[in-house]
Amino acid sequence: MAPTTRSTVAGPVQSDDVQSGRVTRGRKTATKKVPIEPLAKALRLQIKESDPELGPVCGNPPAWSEKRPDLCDALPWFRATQGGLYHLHGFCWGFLVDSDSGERAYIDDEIIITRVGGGCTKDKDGNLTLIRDQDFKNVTVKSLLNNQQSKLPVGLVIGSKNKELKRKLPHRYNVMAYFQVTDVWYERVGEKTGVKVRFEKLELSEKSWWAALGSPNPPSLEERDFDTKPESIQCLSCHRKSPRIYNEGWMCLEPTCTDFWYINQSRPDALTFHPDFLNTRSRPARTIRPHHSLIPNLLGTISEDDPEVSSMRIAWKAIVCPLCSKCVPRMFWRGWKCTDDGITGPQHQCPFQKLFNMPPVSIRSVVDDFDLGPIQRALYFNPKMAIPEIDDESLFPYRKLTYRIRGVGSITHFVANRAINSQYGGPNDMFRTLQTGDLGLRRYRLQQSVVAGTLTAHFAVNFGMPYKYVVSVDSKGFDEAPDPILRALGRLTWATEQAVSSAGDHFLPPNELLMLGYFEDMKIGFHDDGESSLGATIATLSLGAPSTMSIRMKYKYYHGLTKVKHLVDHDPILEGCKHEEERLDLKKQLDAGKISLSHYKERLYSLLKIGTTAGGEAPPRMKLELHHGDLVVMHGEKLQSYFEHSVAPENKMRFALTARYIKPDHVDENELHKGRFTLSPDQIYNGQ
Ligand SMILES: O=C(O)CCC(=O)C(=O)O
Ligand SMILES: [Fe+2]
Repeated sequence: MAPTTRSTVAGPVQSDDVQSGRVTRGRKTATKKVPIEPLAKALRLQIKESDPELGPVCGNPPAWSEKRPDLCDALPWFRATQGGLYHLHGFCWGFLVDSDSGERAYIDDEIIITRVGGGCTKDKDGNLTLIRDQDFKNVTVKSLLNNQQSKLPVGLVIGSKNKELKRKLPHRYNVMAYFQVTDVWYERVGEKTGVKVRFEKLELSEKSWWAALGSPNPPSLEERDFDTKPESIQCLSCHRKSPRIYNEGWMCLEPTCTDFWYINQSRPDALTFHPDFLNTRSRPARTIRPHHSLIPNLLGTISEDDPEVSSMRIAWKAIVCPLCSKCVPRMFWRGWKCTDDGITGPQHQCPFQKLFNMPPVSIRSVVDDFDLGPIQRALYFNPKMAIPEIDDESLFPYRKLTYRIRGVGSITHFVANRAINSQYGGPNDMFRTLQTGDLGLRRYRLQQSVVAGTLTAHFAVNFGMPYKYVVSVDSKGFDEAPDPILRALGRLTWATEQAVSSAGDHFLPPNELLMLGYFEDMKIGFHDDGESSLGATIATLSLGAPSTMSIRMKYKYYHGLTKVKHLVDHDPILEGCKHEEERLDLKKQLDAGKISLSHYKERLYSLLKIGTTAGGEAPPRMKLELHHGDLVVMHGEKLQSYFEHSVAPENKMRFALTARYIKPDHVDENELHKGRFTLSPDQIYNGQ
């Protein structure tokens, strides 16, 4: 027999069957009944305010993490890096029980009762307060109702900020088990209507790891009472049935009913859960099964010798360590290492690692052209974007395209071709040899990100002078750099010189090289390379899969306002910015002394504020198609101050080698030697 499911939330996903709340006081069997959670204990848990001595749990979670992004990367059923509930395609797949479980939240070894997110805001003390009524139209509520109706279990995770369990949790995030949704109902919360959910552990024959250390084992399935159910009573006003959930009395739980949330015509004060409601257990049914494994066995599906799989999207997901159950992200080019994640610290000494052999991916497998590249690339320019000056003569066999942004800087694209790429030691050779050695490529955690601990979606390694880009990367001296890195440096030095001298500026040879590596679906998001320690010129060599580089104006220069709606100091009023003409006109009036500074600011503010009501990011000004062997030079400090760029490869396996000049006075004296190098004659490049 399938367990009885109950729901008192009205809505389209509710059929009469599931909302009936039948009291199935069926035939009593002769087996001994063991109370699952004695009432006294249940009540004690509800009333105890704070317990300084948190007791230990009896076991270990089957997966855990100190960082949310690692957890979500490892579990297909909990991919939401924010919020408590992960839903997709109308179902809830994973649920986090952490600090904000709401009033009357309840946890024991098998039952969890918690509020459902949404419609809340944080008050001045950081507590969540409901500001909107919740109903079945809320996607999170709807998804839980769908789970209940479809009998789809939900994976639960408990966070160490949870206050109800009152046990010391081993990690920040701890996977609990699969649970079924048995009840979803409405409560009155202040002046609003909120939604509560009751989860019941699916596998009742196993002791929960979060049970108290030394606590008795749960009763066996044969000994259990599957007959206790809360009483179900029909409302005299709305004729709907609601279960008796609370000790203090029965209430109609239909929020549209005039009797909703009244016990004998009065609003209840303090409420506690009725033991029948807490002690109800669903009879196990073999048809109630989760979609995913609670702990995926990704490693079991991957061979370290498979040349195809090592750089596929699935192979840069996090794994669950088979030794210690930690969620381990793919931090390293060659694979996973359980220690050295930049978080767990020296006390975490798990020796587990899984490294791919990584035979090199051929250029054939990442480039779609019949010929592995054209004789001379034909170029089409989208008229909506900036159109470059084309120079096919001066740097033949390259085509040199220059995009100039007046008063800002220039971007020079050196377009390679088949002949350039197949030269000895050229891009084809570099692409292969860069894959064979372990250059120390790894992913780093972003220093600033919406979700703490987020990793870059690309691998990085730095050679030469130390340089901080979106993250801080250790630098290896050029004396440790392998031949293809120095060859790349030779090409980048040449390209930098060409671009800088045609702009009529002083050339400074690069002394630092950042190499990025991209697997399938990796990218670098919008950023600038405009640190004070950097010179004004940045050159990049692309190898492997083609990619698109997008360049756009930064938000604040495009809108003239920051995201928190402050006027930009010294607005450069760039070509193509929003309200360009009006902004220029106001500036002209200010410069001519026709309006005062405060009047200027006032008028500017009202102009821009209206304009930014739907203020998204600036559209891309340029899109450059970067192919294997191409070089790009960005020149001009203001280009980095006012614009930002992103690069998205189209296929697996791409490298970007970016060389810059780091001002030596910004580098620690002990590290200056790292930037010194001498190229051998065949590492020096002259464009031929
Ligand atoms: O992948 C690329 O081509 C760009 C790399 C980049 O923007 C950087 O290293 O700062
Ligand atoms: Fe960059």
